[in-house]
Amino acid sequence: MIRFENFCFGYKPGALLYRNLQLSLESGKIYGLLGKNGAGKSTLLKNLTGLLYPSSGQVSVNGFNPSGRKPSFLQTIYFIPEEVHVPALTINSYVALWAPFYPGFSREMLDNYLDKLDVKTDHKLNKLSFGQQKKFIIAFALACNTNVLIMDEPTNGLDIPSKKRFRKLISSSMHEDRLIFISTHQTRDLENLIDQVIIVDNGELLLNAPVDIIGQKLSFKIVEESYAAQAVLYEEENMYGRAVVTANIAGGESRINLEQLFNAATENPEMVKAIFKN
Ligand SMILES: Nc1ncnc2c1ncn2[C@@H]1O[C@H](COP(=O)(O)OP(=O)(O)OP(=O)(O)O)[C@@H](O)[C@H]1O
Repeated sequence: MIRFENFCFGYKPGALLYRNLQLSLESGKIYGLLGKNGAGKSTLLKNLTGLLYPSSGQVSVNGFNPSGRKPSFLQTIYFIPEEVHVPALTINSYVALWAPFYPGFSREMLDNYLDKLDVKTDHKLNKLSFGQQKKFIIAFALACNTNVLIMDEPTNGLDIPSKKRFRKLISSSMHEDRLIFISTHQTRDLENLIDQVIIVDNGELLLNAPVDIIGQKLSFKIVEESYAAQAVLYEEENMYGRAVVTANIAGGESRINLEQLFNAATENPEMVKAIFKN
């Protein structure tokens, strides 16, 4: 449903951020996109929505070339940028203006999501707090029922109960024809939500793997101080002791820690790539 083929992109001629990226994302899955600041996450998402165009190569979403920005394409995709801007309109006026662009929009679903996310509905949108505005846009995006939903840092500005409700809403709104792509630094907000992890660094794909495969290939464990049995991809001292990430040679499925996975992939990219090569 989303394909990048030999995708190259640069903001300036001669300085490519992405070089020959190959990436395929399928419906029925929630993907988590991780990367350091400036790694190119937002750039990738904007290329999916036709807000930026590839320097060379192809991007295809739902069979469309996003750069055409055709209405028939735009009605199949919803993009929530990191910074949301809402007009001085009531919810009813906003719906009257924007919902007609999305044939699958459901007012009943919107009201249900607004209720679940605890968004005040009796104010003009620009009078809501930043977190409330963000929650309104999340509720609206879900109610549009597009089969591709792309979110850049959706949990920024959400309070702790809202983050939990956000996770619940996203998983309950998932179905086999929908693809959700979430970019974030808030790895805890993605835990138990995503099906597949994508890590980008220096315009390159470091990892693209389903969480169950990651748990089979890598081991996340607490070890003795003297542990030296295996090469360690990442380690940290935390409240439980010496936490390490290693190749999983014991078999079984390890419970993954996204933050430690990200650190392992960015600190030891070659070793992680070698483990996931096959
Ligand atoms: N409009 C622009 N013009 C020129 N360079 C840009 C532009 N937007 C982003 N960049 C550069 O492209 C690189 C990738 O930026 P991008 O915003 O995609 O990163 P990101 O991974 O989303 O970062 P963050 O986690 O900080 O949001 C950065 O080096 C950034 O400075």
